Amino acid sequence: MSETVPRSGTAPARPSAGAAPRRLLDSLAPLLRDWLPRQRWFAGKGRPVTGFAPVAATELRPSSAEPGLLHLLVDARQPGRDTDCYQLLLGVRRTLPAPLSGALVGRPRGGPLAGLTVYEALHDPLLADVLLDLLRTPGDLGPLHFERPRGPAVPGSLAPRVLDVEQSNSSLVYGDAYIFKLFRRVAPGTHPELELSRALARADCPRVPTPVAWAGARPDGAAEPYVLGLLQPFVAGAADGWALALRALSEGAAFTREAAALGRATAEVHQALARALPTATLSRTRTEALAAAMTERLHSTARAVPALRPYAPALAAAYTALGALDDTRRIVQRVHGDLHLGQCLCGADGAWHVIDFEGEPARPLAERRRPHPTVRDVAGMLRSFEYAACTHRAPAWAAACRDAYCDGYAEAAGHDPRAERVLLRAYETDKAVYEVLYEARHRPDWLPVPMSAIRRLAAPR
Ligand SMILES: Nc1ncnc2c1ncn2[C@@H]1O[C@H](COP(=O)(O)OP(=O)(O)O)[C@@H](O)[C@H]1O
Ligand SMILES: O=P(O)(O)O[C@H]1O[C@H](CO)[C@@H](O[C@H]2O[C@H](CO)[C@@H](O)[C@H](O)[C@H]2O)[C@H](O)[C@H]1O
Repeated sequence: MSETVPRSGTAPARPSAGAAPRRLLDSLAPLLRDWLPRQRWFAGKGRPVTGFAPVAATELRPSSAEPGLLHLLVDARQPGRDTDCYQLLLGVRRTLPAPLSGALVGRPRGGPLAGLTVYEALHDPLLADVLLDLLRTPGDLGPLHFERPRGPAVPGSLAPRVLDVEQSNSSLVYGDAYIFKLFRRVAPGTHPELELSRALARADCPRVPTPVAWAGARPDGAAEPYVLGLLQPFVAGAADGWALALRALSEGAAFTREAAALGRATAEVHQALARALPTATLSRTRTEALAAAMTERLHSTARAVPALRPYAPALAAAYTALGALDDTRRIVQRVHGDLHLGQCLCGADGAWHVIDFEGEPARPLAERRRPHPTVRDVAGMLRSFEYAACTHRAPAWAAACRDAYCDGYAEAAGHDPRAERVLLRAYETDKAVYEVLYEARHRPDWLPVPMSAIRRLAAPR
């Protein structure tokens, strides 16, 4: 466990050594037990939190300041689940101003924070400003680390606002110029979002916003540093592909022009990733391992979601076919890993940008960093067109978008993903299975959406 030390550089707020982390967490635990599971980004929904352990605690502004700012990395224990480490940024005030009432975490009854009000710091413009200043100034702060690559300076005092969207993490927009993404469930190791967006910048890929600063931590005893968040340019005036697709559907309009452009953008990102990072061939061993991993995910999901069980044997056929592929000329490379319409932003100039390279958030970092055939991302997008169409019962709309997307991809990549029939079917099935679990955990009302794909994919052919 680390205490804070003075930060090198010109830190705006000089932190003091805080209360002992264990005592701090003990006083917060009764509040967190209730508050944490209610957060959209909480990964262990449906199971109680039975205990907390501090990983790191850093007082970025002392609790005696009005407001104080506390950074916590906390292990949350839940029965039947591996321990998850969450990142919390907590404000501390004597009284909470009315505009911040929705950010309340609670009022500790005892310990070092007794009598004070604890709340989500991201909602407090004063504390969001402190965070921006830390990101603008490279240096260490106790276990925390702030880094900025060479490049133009990031201006300070930009008006902050918390992004109010469904997301797996939390994001703060600064003056419509930058966006800071604070990862919520964190783990030691290279983070694919930082790794891939920096690699794409090196490969001169204009499709992906380049990180301008990031935060990390190396708690005592950690084998590797944790990546905690990254600041990148905000694509102002952009609409995401999901919103645009739903709008087209509600207006009875086609979306094939946009789908083809998205296909071209995906291919460009893949080409840049292949330039920037190592590629390999899809050996027989890899193919078999891939099929085995997909099969395992199918069975574990079927155990967790009973609605999937009747379809499991028919779905498994897609993985058997994958395991039997014996052409080893295929390439594997780093891919986006969780590509869907919501990850594609159409800027004011009409150009598509791709964001959120963190992969499927529920999977371990090492697994998310594995190379795959590019068809994996294509399958994700194909599923997304079907998702959108499902909300309007418009299967023909989905089919037209899926074809246009593959046409666009083929035009830019020089090879048609539809030619990889076995791979594409396996990845699409795997994605639909992932979505079944995702929806069962996060949005049970949406479960029928991936289930309709499950029925299609399991149908005899
Ligand atoms: N660079 C950006 N420019 C504009 N909006 C962005 C940018 N990055 C993210 N967003 C917005 O923030 C939302 C959440 O970002 P995302 O990276 O998908 O977070 P999460 O992984 O938590 O779901 C996106 O849906 C998009 O609306
Ligand atoms: O939070 P992330 O954007 O990283 O991704 C997770 O949440 C997504 C939903 O917000 C989820 O995507 C699924 O729903 C989308 C519509 O809301 C749809 O376009 C996608 O095709 C579908 O997979 C994603 O799977 C999950 O990882």
